[in-house]
Amino acid sequence: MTDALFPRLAIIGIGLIGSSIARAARLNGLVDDIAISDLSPVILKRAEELSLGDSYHAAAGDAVANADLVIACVPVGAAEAVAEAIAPRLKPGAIVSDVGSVKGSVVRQMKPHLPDNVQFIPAHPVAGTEYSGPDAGFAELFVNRWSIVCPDEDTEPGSLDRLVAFWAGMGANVECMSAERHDLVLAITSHLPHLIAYNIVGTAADLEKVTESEVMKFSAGGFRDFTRIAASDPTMWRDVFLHNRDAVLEVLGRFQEDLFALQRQIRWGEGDRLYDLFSRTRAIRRGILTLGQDAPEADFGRSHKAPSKPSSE
Ligand SMILES: NC(=O)C1=CN([C@@H]2O[C@H](COP(=O)(O)OP(=O)(O)OC[C@H]3O[C@@H](n4cnc5c(N)ncnc54)[C@H](O)[C@@H]3O)[C@@H](O)[C@H]2O)C=CC1
Ligand SMILES: O=C(O)C(=O)Cc1ccc(O)cc1
Repeated sequence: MTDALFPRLAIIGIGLIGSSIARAARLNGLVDDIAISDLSPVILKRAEELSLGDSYHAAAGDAVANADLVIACVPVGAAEAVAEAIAPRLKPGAIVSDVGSVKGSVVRQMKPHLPDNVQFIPAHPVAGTEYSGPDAGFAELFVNRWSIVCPDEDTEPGSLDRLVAFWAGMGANVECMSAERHDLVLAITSHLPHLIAYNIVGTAADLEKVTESEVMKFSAGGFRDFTRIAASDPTMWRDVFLHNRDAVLEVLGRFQEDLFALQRQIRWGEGDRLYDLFSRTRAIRRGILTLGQDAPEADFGRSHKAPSKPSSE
């Protein structure tokens, strides 16, 4: 017998998030044994060099055999491939979860492939950095950050409690909501800000020709925060936008309307209206800081030091 919450954990995809879970689950005594799989032989070998797990498997199916908790930590566009690969080898009673930044699409991709004798409960730690790969992960990534868990009508309360305890055991604050609600909330709080960052850095890069490199040279202010976000993993973010298309287009439409309003206010010298908006947004920022879920610097999330060995950037 063991005291661990989940005796055997299988992690499919050992990048930033997968490796952070491996480190945090071990550090906090939540698991006894960690089986790791990754599509990339280079990444799998690196995970072994870093001693992130107890066994390493080229085939995801081999990693999940006998696992009590399986977490897919892959780009959301790879969720279906993972479900197909693991489905025949899952242990009856196992909990299958994920960490994808989009939830509705992951449910649609994975759930139909999984047998009825496992519990599929998607999750999303709202914690990360602009870096990727197993060198970039760290055990404290989830401490005092939100992790959103998305149960549905098939979720057994006991299984939900164990998954919530797992995230809480890694230091996260856990909230449950539907996959649909998750996708709308994250579209405005995370996906749209990333899209804006990608766009503004792209626009600035184009303007370099006009400004003779002065945009990049003087990028110490707000623009610098955007460049951090815009350095995020291209595969991951391509998948986020393709898989949360409807919610992102919905909030993007609202954003464009508000931007047009600002354009008019500047054109017509409506300083009072600009001042009102900027006062409201300042109060929102101060409210976020009071909630204690953000770093005091002016970025969208948390800066973290570059990994000593960039892996999949
Ligand atoms: N990077 C971040 O800040 C955050 C990312 N997420 C989500 O976590 C997931 C993983 O993101 P990261 O760890 O940042 O990415 P990453 O790029 O660091 O790691 C992903 C790993 O998955 C592997 N992989 C890809 N397809 C696979 C497949 N079919 N089978 C097995 N392995 C496969 C890749 O080789 C790579 O090692 C994504 O769904 C992302 O949306 C969630 C919260 C924060
Ligand atoms: O690095 C940042 O600022 C982030 O916003 C990290 C992040 C990226 C994707 C997520 O789904 C959650 C968190």
